[in-house]
Amino acid sequence: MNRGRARNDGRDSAPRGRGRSSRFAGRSAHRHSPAGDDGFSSNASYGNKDGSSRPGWQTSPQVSVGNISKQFDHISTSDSPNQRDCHFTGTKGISSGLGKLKLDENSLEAVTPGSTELCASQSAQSDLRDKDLNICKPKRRQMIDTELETGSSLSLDCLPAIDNARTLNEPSLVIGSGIKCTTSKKGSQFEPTPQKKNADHLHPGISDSLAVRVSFDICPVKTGKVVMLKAPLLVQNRMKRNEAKRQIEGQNIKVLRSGMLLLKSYISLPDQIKIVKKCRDLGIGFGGFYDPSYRDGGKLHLKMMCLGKNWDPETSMYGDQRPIDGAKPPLIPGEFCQLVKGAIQVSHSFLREQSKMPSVEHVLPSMSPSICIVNFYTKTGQLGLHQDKDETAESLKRKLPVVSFSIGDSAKFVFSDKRDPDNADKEVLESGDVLIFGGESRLIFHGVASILADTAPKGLMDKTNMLPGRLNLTFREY
Ligand SMILES: O=C(O)CCC(=O)C(=O)O
Ligand SMILES: [Fe+2]
Repeated sequence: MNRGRARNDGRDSAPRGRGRSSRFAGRSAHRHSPAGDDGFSSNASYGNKDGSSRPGWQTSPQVSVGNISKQFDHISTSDSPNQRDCHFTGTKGISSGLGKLKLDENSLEAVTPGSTELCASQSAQSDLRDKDLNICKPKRRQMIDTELETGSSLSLDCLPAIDNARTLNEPSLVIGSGIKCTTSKKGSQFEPTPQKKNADHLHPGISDSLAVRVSFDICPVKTGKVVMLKAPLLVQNRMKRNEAKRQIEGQNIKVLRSGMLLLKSYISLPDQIKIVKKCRDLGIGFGGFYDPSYRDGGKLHLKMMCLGKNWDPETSMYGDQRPIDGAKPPLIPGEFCQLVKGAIQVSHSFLREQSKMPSVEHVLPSMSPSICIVNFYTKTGQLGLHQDKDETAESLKRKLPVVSFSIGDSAKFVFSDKRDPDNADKEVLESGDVLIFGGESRLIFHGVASILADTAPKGLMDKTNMLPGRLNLTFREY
């Protein structure tokens, strides 16, 4: 996707020092995702002329087969029941050589994509999640017999992994076998990550040392006694103003260019909360958030995780595994895909209404997401001007849109027909906004110039405990 970063050929520019690689790599197979066939869609009343309030993603303008919030409640509130955090009570130290701990528990496989299905179906995901298990509740202590590759048998005294990882608010190492290891004063802790515990999902060529990565929790649990510091009055007032503005603006579609639409406040607050929680759960697992870098070692100024397919900033290519650690990208949650489809349908209705033409597919083609790139920007995060053009030639030829969700702090988004930051147009993307660029705007240069600190809805931050910053999800069809 040529996600803009300073290039030697000078074709990239501001914001400087970050962004995505511009190396283009051609690819062949087109994967079709059955995303959304589970009947979710969104926003029956979004953009209604009567101004009636938008019910979130529960309903669909045309299709209304299920209640996405209900489904989401079922699957998204907690970590996998199989997640554990294990105190390593043996005498061995932690090393990458421990990469093949064998744990014979139920399979943790289901979040890895199948060969054709890149969006999760509700039933597949429901199996993974236990709504009665709450991330914040301590789980029963359990013992798992663990055998090292060397043959020595060790006992792992397992504690709730998420609690510890979140409480410590420390980065934790993910060992290639799918065991997450955190270090603390208590000693080393191992946790089978939600995806899988055996090492067979690792690329055979990936060494254990490469497979050790830092995972990142976007919603860490606050430690110790919670002291609620009141935000300064100025910040409080700004938050109130922003919330009021959002409510007034409500359902509002802006056409920024042909094929480029901004759906203001499209995602309801409850749905934003669910998205954050879901991304947080996926983000701490194997294949979750990491610090991406370019081939030359330069870092992107954001945390990233890929769903459905992996996009590699080192090669600008998509693949089924993440080269740095062999992780298979988790499936895109079905609810996300439904929201995307709903946003496109709402845009179509809007365009039809505007143009009085029965078909608007040529202006904004429909798409079925098979890739989702999730970025988390802290308040210093940025992304340079770039084009998203690493999808298949077929997808690009059909000008299938990129659909982008913004959640948390607002971003100063820049876009331009050329790689020219000084003359780029600007638009503030706020929490709940959905930006779509397809058709004639499919290859528009775009980037994030800055994050506007302390602009996230207070309700979102209170309910999710998300770190200050911005979550962005971009969906594409491969
Ligand atoms: O964060 C954004 O709004 C843009 C992200 C983006 O362009 C990308 O991930 O390719
Ligand atoms: Fe992009």
